[in-house]
Amino acid sequence: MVHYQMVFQTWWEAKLPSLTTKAANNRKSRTQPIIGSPLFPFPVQKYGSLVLLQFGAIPVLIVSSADAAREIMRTHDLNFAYRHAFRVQAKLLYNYKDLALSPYGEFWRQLKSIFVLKLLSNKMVQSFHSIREEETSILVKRITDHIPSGPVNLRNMLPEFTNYVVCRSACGGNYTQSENGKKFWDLLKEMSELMGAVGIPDFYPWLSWITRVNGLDKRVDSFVKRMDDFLEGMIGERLETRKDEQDVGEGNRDNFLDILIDMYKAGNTSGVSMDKDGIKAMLLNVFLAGVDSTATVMEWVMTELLRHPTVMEKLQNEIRQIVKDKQDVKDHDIQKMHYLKAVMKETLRYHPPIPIILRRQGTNDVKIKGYDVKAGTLVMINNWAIGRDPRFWDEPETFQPERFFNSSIDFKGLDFELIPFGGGRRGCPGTAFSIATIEFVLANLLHKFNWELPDGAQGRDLDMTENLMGTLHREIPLTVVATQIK
Ligand code: HEM
Repeated sequence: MVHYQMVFQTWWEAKLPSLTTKAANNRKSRTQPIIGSPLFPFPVQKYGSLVLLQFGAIPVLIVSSADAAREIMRTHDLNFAYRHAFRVQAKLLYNYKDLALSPYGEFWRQLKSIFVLKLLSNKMVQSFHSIREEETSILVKRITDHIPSGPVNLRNMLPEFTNYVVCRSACGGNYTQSENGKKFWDLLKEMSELMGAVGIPDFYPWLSWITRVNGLDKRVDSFVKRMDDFLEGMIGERLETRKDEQDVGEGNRDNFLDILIDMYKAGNTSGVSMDKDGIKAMLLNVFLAGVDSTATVMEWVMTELLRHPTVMEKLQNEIRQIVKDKQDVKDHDIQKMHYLKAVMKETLRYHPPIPIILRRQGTNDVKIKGYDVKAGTLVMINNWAIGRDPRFWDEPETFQPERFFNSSIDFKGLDFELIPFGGGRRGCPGTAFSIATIEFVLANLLHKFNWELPDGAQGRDLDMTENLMGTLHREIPLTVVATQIK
């Protein structure tokens, strides 16, 4: 029986958001797992899997069970296909010209089909294998060069790696290690911080003067101008130097920017109205959604492998048996690595980088699990709690990749017990891209190096505190000792 509690609280009365959770550390002492989430510490056992809060003017429904998520993302998917955008986010993303924030409708459908069919199609993801290979070699070299000077800080290296992979796929080769690349990276980091700015006017629109007085509006406006100047320069330069589509051949573009510029130049004849702001918003979507989330998963996988040496050994054995005496792991080797795939699923279950998925209900009132939910309700799907729900997962607090053997459960958005990439119409279009990147680099890192914690520390001593800053990552960066395999 699902309990449905009406908890009316004002925004500041709610215990929100305690951005850092020490819950993971306390877990050891618990006999009964308590499911809350880093953002919403409402144990399911106490409050039920549907909790309704009132944040100022906005009713907010927190959903913490696979059953209810299924009703939202499948049964009523059309009604919940709206994304809630906070004011700062909308400003930063060209007022809904991007895919992630654009309201559900014809324009969103066009953008989604560009993402799914053109930018991130399976063919495109495969075609990026040379980027994955080259950037992985650079990362391996950086780690190798670093070995004599001591432990490696993966928090520094992994996001830089994913940024380069995303950057080359999105913009072509010029924006990685160059001066412009560095400038873009700094701008993106600043933007990620600003994306988390949720102000009182988001919940109390009549208090919109507050962000004028406290300087937030000014900071955001100045940032928007700097980012826009940068992107304008990038597009202008590409327009001058690029070859026309007929010269490279239709379908032969190797990066998102050129594909988007082709659409912009084709005008409405391509069936999509893409203007320059649309190009910029789409590019920003790719960076904001793709870089940090992908690096966060890699850091969690390495953390869990260090905490579970037998899992690490089993995975390294699998990789080394498949690769044999070849120098490098290749894309086609990955398909044979079943244990690696189980480790990926288990990590995404236990550490979803986006622990809360934001949706907004459309114009109809609906019933979820028999309870009335009013039009316009902001829905937060508590993906983190769903992945640890003891009603579905045996020993949910144990990291156990073997649970996925002989199980058809996958993270592609059809099994609502495991939704790190969301599901339904608004599900993540970057799943294949990020999985291909993570599996490839991990297989190589585990093939080429052995890994330990510094100073003889044991995996069980690792501090597992989580911190939500854009994505849910380790509070303390993971520092490791790498030893190269001869
Ligand atoms: C491990 C990596 C990633 C994770 C965990 C992740 C997770 C998610 C989640 C949970 C959503 C919301 C889905 C929903 O509402 O049902 C989402 C949406 C989205 N993701 Fe990802 N993502 C990842 C990588 C990427 C990458 C690499 C890209 C692009 C290159 C990307 C682009 C997007 C976009 C554009 C949306 C909005 C889709 C829409 O509103 O229709 N993501 N992602």
